[in-house]
Amino acid sequence: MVANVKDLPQLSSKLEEAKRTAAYNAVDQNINFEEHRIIGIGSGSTVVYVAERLGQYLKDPARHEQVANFICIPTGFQSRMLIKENGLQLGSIEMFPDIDIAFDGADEVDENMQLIKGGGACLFQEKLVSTSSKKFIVVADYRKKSPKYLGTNWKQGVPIEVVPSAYVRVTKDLETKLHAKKVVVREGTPAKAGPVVTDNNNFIIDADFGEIHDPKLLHTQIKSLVGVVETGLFIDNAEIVYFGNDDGTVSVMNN
Ligand SMILES: O=C(CO)[C@H](O)[C@H](O)COP(=O)(O)O
Repeated sequence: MVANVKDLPQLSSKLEEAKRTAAYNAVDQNINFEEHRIIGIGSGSTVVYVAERLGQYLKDPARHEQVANFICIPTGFQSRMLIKENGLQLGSIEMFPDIDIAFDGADEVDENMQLIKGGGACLFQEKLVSTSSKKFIVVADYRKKSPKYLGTNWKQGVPIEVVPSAYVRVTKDLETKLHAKKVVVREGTPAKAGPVVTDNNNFIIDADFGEIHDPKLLHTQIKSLVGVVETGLFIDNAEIVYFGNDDGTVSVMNN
């Protein structure tokens, strides 16, 4: 039997416990062991607990056979490692383009469940997996819930994955055509001199637009710039969001 969420050992901080509570509840309440087989696993520090929970079910004799048959589709290098470390079966989106359910974190979630993602620079593969999934579940801690508009809590800007040779052109277009307040090519310092290179060998630009009142329109405008591979605005994609609160409770947002 896997441990009940209420009976878990303490972690190093309330924040870590909030992430774990969100993730464990999301898995427990949404995985259908009989029907689900292809599972998307996102990136970041909260989804770590999604993989951990699935790993616990794998060790549970009552669920072992079903979970051993799950094929987990990663959104990048980190999530590939998470899948392997928890003993789960790794698959690729090329082999399994139709995903039953996917779990991922978010950098900010607004009241309409529109998301900013890409703080960990995995946004293209995250969007590929989440939009290939019948059900996309977001797991996040309390800091990610926006009071109203995207861009309120997440001040770093909208992450945008761009083809490296186009970064100057895209930077100019974001400033002049879309009037971004601040545009920064994400650097890997101190671990790496120069731009962060994504798992797809692209660069990431963070473009600050302040409060985003129409994320759908902004996504379309950014996406139309030559050189943009994908934006970190995830529009009409999430079905349920689990927020772990700092008092140990979970808030659930859904359509
Ligand atoms: O979009 C992401 C990576 O590109 C992450 O899901 C997002 O940054 C949330 O991460 P965390 O769970 O560590 O807060």
